[in-house]
Amino acid sequence: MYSTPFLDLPPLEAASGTVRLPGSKSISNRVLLLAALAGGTTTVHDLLDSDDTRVMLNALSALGCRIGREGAALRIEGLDGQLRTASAKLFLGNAGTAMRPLTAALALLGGEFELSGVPRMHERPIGDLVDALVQLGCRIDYLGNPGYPPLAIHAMSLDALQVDAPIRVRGDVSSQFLTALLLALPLASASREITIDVVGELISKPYIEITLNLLARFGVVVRRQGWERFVIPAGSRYRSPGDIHVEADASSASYFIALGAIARGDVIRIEGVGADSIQGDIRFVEAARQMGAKVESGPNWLAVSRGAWPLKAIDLDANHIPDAAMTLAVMALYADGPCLLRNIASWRVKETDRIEAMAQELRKLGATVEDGPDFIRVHPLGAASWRAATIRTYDDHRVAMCFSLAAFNPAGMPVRILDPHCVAKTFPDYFETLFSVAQTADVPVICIDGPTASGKGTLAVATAYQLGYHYLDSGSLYRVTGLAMRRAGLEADAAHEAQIAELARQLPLRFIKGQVLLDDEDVSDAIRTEAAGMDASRVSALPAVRAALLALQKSFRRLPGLVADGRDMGTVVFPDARLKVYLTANASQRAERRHKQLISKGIPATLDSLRADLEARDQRDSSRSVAPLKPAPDARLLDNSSQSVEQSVEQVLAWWQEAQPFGSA
Ligand SMILES: O=C(O)C1=C[C@@H](OP(=O)(O)O)[C@@H](O)[C@H](O)C1
Ligand SMILES: C=C(OP(=O)(O)O)C(=O)O
Repeated sequence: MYSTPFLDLPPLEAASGTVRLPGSKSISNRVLLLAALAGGTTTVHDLLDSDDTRVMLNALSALGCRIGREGAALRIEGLDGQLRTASAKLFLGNAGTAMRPLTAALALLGGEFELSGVPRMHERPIGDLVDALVQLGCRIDYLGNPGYPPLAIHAMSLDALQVDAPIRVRGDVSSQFLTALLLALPLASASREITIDVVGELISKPYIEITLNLLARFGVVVRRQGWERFVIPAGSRYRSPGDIHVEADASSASYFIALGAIARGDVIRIEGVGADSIQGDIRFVEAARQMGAKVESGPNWLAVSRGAWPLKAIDLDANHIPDAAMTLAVMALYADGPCLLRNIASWRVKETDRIEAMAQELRKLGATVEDGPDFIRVHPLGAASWRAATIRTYDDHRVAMCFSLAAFNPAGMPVRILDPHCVAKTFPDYFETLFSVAQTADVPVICIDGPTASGKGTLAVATAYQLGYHYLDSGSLYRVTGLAMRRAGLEADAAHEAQIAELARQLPLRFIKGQVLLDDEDVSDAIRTEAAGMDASRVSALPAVRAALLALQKSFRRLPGLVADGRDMGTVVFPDARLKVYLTANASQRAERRHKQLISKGIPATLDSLRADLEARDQRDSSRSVAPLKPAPDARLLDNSSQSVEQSVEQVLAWWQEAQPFGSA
């Protein structure tokens, strides 16, 4: 997951490979609530692990529900309609699938509860659901603005519920109000049939099908008359199905279906969701096909590749796929004419006003966009019209995810996504998954070269962290090779050069969270001694070893980018890097830093000898015949003798910004 302030996507060219997607949010949160309400224990497999499911799980725990792990699965002991807690304050983030269903369930279960969320949740309507519950006799107060969370739910007895007449609920703002009643009312239907009538045209109908499907899995079969009337039979009672599997999220699949349709390359194979899905968003496949995508499917997989190009324009009533349709709005940029998405008024009351947000951000890319109360029309962009843009994401996971597709533009423009962390609502590893299948010839690299103890490592790690880039500590490659050499009983001389090179070629090396792992052993300290430094310097002078390590170093250049520190990153390993920094500090400063570092680790050292060693090493490094230590001709020189780490990082980031074409947010 990226928690950086922004994530820069370089221009992407092609995509191919297989992705396994996380579980469906809509199924996960319904299953969690149903398992908690039911009698018996439910083992949930492949549950989504994200912000939305976490708030639901926390709420259920706070209500006294016992939840535990069973391997990779989650075991939930159902409450069988009996709360173990009479009062609780529940924070539900921005999860509509937690806020709405829990409101209805808790209003019926009896107890004093406060339900709140993030500020945007307090702008998302819930009045139609509260009206329906109040009609039943439930007692609910608005703690902020009438019609919106936060809510106070008061205790009442199930026997006092007025369910003789049909319960009326509006269905034209959100289908989640009807879903909430359908999930809660079986708690009150042991001895009587309960009828729910929908007032107004029901939107997002396929989500009701998910609800009915899962109700049936938990033993409650609801009769549906059109989309206007739903009847919960008398004697209905939740029973755990035992084990239940959550299919992958069909809305999340939309980004990868679109990717297959847009990007050059082989097939994108999506695993975990397919033709047998119970999620309405699987019908995004129809829209993608209409636009020209080639899609094959099996029961739980999809395989997508580019068909018609440019994509074909569409005019679509997207009411049945409100979430996935946002992806179509970005695909429209690659179409052969304007695309119209109609009947999407609900976009305005979701994570943000999505019609407004999509229109604003698409315009930043250069597109002409028309929008109205319930539609958006997006005109395609010719190769010359694309602009590099900084995309605001409005704390809306779908804005972040669908705009990543703009990085495939034919103009080769990068795209900056602000607050990439917002994808955590439903797909925390979205960008990692995208990068696992996306390809580009030009992964950005920042090189930070310089003499020993100049602070390159600290600067490079901090820069990589700020940008969400990978990090290569090339100096440690030599140090690890030196260590491996010592452990193998070899000497750093010409006689052993071939053997050491062979060792280097096969180094089982990983950098994880500031640690250097050799074959899973943390060798971070072992390679930081002065002796190991000397060995590193010696092995790095052996040409065959340098050649062996070159390929290994290049392999660190992966999306979304790399910060590499060393001595020859800009001159030899990544000569095409867009930013090269040559970092120096005077020898006495460097000796002092190294002294502090060693003393803090309990390693004895004297300033004078350190300084003498540094000077000797500088001399050896800059006079060696292969890749001597010197700034690349196009490197920026940074002397950090009198700078704090923060100042150096700021300087490097400022240079990096200068190299980027993004406009302001
Ligand atoms: O019931 C559900 O799981 C959902 C219903 C839809 O909301 P609306 O019914 O408000 O359109 C959808 O947008 C949301 O992401 C999930
Ligand atoms: C509308 C969405 O979420 P919620 O479940 O909070 O309504 C969504 O995920 O696009």
